Amino acid sequence: MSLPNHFELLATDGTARTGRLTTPHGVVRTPAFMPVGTAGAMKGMHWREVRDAGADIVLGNTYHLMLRPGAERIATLGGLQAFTGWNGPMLTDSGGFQVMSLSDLRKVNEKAVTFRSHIDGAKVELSPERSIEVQRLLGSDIAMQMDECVRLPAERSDIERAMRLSLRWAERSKRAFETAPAGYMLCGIVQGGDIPEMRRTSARELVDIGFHGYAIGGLAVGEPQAVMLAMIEETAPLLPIDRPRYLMGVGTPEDLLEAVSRGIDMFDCVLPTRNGRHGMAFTRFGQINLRNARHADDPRPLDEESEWPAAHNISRAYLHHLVRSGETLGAMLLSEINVAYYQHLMRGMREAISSGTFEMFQQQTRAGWARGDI
Ligand SMILES: CC1(C)O[C@H]2[C@@H](O1)[C@@]1(COC(C)(C)O1)O[C@@H]2CNc1nc2cc3nc(N)[nH]c(=O)c3cc2[nH]1
Repeated sequence: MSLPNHFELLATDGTARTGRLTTPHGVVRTPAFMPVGTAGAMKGMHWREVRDAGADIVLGNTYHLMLRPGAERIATLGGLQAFTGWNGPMLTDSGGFQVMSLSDLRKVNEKAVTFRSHIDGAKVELSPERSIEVQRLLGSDIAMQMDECVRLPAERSDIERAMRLSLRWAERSKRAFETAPAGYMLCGIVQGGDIPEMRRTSARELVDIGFHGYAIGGLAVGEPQAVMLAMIEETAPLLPIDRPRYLMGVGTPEDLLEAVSRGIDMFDCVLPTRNGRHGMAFTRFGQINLRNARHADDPRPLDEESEWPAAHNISRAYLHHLVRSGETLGAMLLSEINVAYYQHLMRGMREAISSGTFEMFQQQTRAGWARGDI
C-alpha cells in the first residue's frame, strides 16, 4: 500500500535533484545535510547557530535517547522539540546501527536486537515495534525502520541474511507505524552490502512494501568511496523518483557532491562537529588542521569570503591558540564554522541544480578543494 508523498521535486540537472520535503515541524530544502544531534543536543553549538547556519533539520538517535533520558520521559515533557528547544524537523535513526557500533554483549535474532546499555550495563531489547514506539514517543518527524547493518567487508551469506532480516523488519516497522498521525513519515532502509544483486533485491522489495521515503544504509561503514558510489548507482535508480532518498552516515564534502550528482537528497554525518572538536576546519580550500604550527602567527581568518562571522573575523592564529590550549571555545567555533560550511555547500548545490549549472558548480568546488589552503 503506497503512503502519502510529502516530497515535491522542484528541479533536476542530470540525475541531481532539488526539492522540498514538508514535515509537521517545517519544510526541508533538499539536497539537505542533517547535523547530528545524537543525544538531543548539537555538541558545542546552540540551536540558534544551527538554524543560522542554514540547517532545516537535525538528526537524533533512538539508541541514545531511549537509554537516557528515556523515550517516555521525553514524551511526557512534550516531545523532542519541546524538550530540546530545537523547533524544526527532526529525523531519528532507529537504533540498530548504534547498537552494533556502541554497545557490547549484543545479540540479533528474528525478534529483536538485545544488548547491554553502554551507560549502566542494563539488558535492553530493541525490536522493530519498540523502535517505532520510541520514535513516536520522541515525536520524530521522520522515523527510520529498524534494520541490521553489517560492517564491510563481510561474507556474502552475512550480507544476504542481514538484508532479508531487514526486509522482514521493514514490514513490521511499517505495521507498527500505522497509528502515526498524518504528516509524520517512515523511511525504509536499503541494505545489501557491496553486492549489486543484493542491493537490487532489497530496493525492489522495499518499494513493494511502500514508504514515505527511502534510505540507503549499510554504507559509510569503512568501504572505499568507489564502492559506496557504485552501490548508490545500483540502488538510486530503483527508488521512486518522486520520493526522498537519504544516504545514511555520509559524509565528507567530496562524498556529498558525488552522491548528490547521483540522485541523493538527504545526508547526515558527525564529521562537521566531530572534526571541529579535534581542531579541523572544513573550508572552500579543503580541510585545514588548526593544530598545525604554521597557523601560529597567521592573522588571516579562515575564509575572508565566507558569510559565516567566525570564518571571516577570527584569526587562524587565535583558532590555533584555542585548539592547542584545549579551550572549549576552539571546539565551539570550529563546530559552527564546519556546520555552516556544510550548509553553504548544500545551498550552493540547490541553487546550481535549480539553474541547471550543477556540472560547473562541481568543477568549481573541486578546483577550490584541489587548490588547497595557500
Ligand atoms: C557510529 C558513528 C559515530 O557514526 C558514524 C561513525 O561512527 C562511523 C563508524 O565508523 C566509520 C565508518 C568511521 O564512521 O559510522 C557512522 C557513519 N556511517 C554510517 N552511519 C549509519 C547509520 C545507519 N543507520 C541505520 N539504521 N542503518 C544503516 O545501515 C546505517 C548505516 C550507517 N553508516
